[in-house]
Amino acid sequence: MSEKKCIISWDRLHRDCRKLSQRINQMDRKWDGIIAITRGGMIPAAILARELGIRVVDSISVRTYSHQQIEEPVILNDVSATEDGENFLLIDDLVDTGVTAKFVRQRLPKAYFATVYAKPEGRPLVDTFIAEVPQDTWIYFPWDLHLDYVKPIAKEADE
Ligand SMILES: O=P(O)(O)OC[C@H]1O[C@H](OP(=O)(O)OP(=O)(O)O)[C@H](O)[C@@H]1O
Ligand SMILES: Nc1nc2[nH]cnc2c(=O)[nH]1
Ligand SMILES: [Mg+2]
Repeated sequence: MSEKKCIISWDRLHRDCRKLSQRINQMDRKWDGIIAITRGGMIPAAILARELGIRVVDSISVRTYSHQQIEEPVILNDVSATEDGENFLLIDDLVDTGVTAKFVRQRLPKAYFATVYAKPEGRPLVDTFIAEVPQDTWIYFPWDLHLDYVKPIAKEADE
């Protein structure tokens, strides 16, 4: 389990997904649809679909982690909108070791693969991403979190 944390708020996630949309829009390509890698890719894919005006949204369900422990990736539900991913955007929230990315790329070799965040090990496996996060840091997404009380920094401060 990573010790360092990178906390992503809804606001930041939305901003970074818009940045990703902007970059993809500038490619001036015609996309036949978006494929989200569930579950993490679903919210980024929804934001990209809205920004880019893409209405065909499919998913591939892959599980690689269980309680922050990496396992052998398994397809739980396959994509149906495309055979090889040609002219499709493939979206995930992040790439870490690259195990999921490598596995999904074998299934959809022609897709354009974009993630919002990337750690150094997985970075070479994506076509584009928005922000790099250190390898020893665990990214917490807004759907993993809730607002809570924090103690004041100074011991004497009122609580
Ligand atoms: O580069 P890797 O080391 O393979 O890690 C990246 C993958 O891990 C997380 O998914 P996870 O398997 O936890 O499933 P989830 O999306 O359903 O949360 C994340 O959403 C990526 O898909
Ligand atoms: N939420 C989350 N899932 C992951 N799967 C692999 N690495 C990560 C990470 O840093 N955060
Ligand atoms: Mg995932």
